[in-house]
Amino acid sequence: SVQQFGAQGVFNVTRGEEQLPEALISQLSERRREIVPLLLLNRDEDNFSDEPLDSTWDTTVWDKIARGASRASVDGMGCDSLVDMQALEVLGSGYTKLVVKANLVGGMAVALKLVNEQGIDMGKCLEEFDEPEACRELVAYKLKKEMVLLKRLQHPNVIGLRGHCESQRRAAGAEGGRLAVILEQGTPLQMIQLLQSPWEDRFKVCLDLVHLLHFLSRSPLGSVALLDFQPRQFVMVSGTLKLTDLDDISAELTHCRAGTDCTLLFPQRNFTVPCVRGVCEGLNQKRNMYNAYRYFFTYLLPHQAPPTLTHLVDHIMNSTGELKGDINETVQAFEELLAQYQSGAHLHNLPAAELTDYLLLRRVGGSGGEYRCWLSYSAQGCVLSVHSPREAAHICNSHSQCSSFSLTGQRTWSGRLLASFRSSSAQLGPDNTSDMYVKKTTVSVSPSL
Ligand SMILES: Nc1ncnc2c1ncn2[C@@H]1O[C@H](COP(=O)(O)OP(=O)(O)OP(=O)(O)O)[C@@H](O)[C@H]1O
Repeated sequence: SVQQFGAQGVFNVTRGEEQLPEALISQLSERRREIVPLLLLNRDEDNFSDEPLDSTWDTTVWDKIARGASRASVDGMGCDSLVDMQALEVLGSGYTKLVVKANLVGGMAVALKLVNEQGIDMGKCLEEFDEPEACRELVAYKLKKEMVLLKRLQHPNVIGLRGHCESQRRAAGAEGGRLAVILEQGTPLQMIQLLQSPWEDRFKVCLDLVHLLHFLSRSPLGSVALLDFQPRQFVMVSGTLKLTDLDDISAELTHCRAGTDCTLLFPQRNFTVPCVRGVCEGLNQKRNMYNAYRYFFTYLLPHQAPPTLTHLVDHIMNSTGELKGDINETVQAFEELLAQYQSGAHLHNLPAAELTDYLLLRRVGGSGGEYRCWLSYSAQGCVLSVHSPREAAHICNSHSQCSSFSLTGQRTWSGRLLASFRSSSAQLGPDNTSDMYVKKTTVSVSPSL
């Protein structure tokens, strides 16, 4: 761009697109072209591909997107929503994008996705062309593609699109083409933290992932593969796993002449899927499933699974790790595991007599006497999820420090009860929200009760 000196100091005046290096023009055009098929799903967009893909193209695209928005009744927020927003803080960044946290006027918390000026994508383009504005525009196409995909692939396990704000392209004296995509806010997935979470929460992440893969296997775009499948492409929103990085996905079919053309290559394993009527059958779906196995299930599922459910967990590990079943069978296996876990049927073998070792004190709570236990829901004390008082009694009996436990009616996502376990130094007192079970051998009920 040409540097000019004016009353407001130095600013950039953008050159017309035709003056940019040819290689950069062709990359811009290629990025625009990538978005076209994603927009061509509605009948009213039949003739869209005939339009020239020059710099006026954006207006047409955003028109289409805005019209899509009114139909889908999402993406309602625009630049106005970002006026006077507060408390920007970086949530994450990658090769292409920077994600910041913003509190909008009215208190709504959102995530803004922007071009990462310090990212690898931007760096490469600048190194090659030294055209900051055009490079930003080139990188912003990945954000635009992601926006279109977020609209096409709406699902509870895909991050919600709230809107977008784009500064006027190439306005005189201003840097144009700055784009902020407004998303629901999540927290980046922390694998280390997840590994230290209760099995139930780790199972939920895997269950959410399976539901997402099921949707992607038959999405409005066809069967979609996540090409860059890593935990960092996901965030958690109120305990639900959501996919947030969609710029690197493919809905393409792989054509073949024989099964040998349909090989999935992974670092440790290769798989071949059948070639059916010239197309590799289920290739995208299987690629996603094996990635789910190697990045998620192996770490999250077997460790500390309820002993009586390990046969179901083993079955899932085996069928996904060997790609034996399809995604429908995998969803079924997960649902079966969930149903068993929720029903408590797996606990029938627990000794029935254990609960009789405890005295039930209704509307009594405890304070003090906290001790820490592995995979607790609370960092201070021992809080675990249980199916019933009977299971809690079994757990209490297995902890040497435990002499009582209380149930407050608080439940986990799957409906199990949260139980707080305490040692004999706990003080008991009236509490309308809690029932206390005290080991009869240690009972010393205070006179106030
Ligand atoms: N809605 C969100 N809420 C909170 N954090 C988010 C959100 N979306 C993304 N992030 C965080 O920002 C990071 C970067 O986002 P994203 O993955 O879209 O960028 P990218 O440049 O495509 O990354 P990569 O180099 O991994 O492909 C993510 O890894 C995630 O931790």
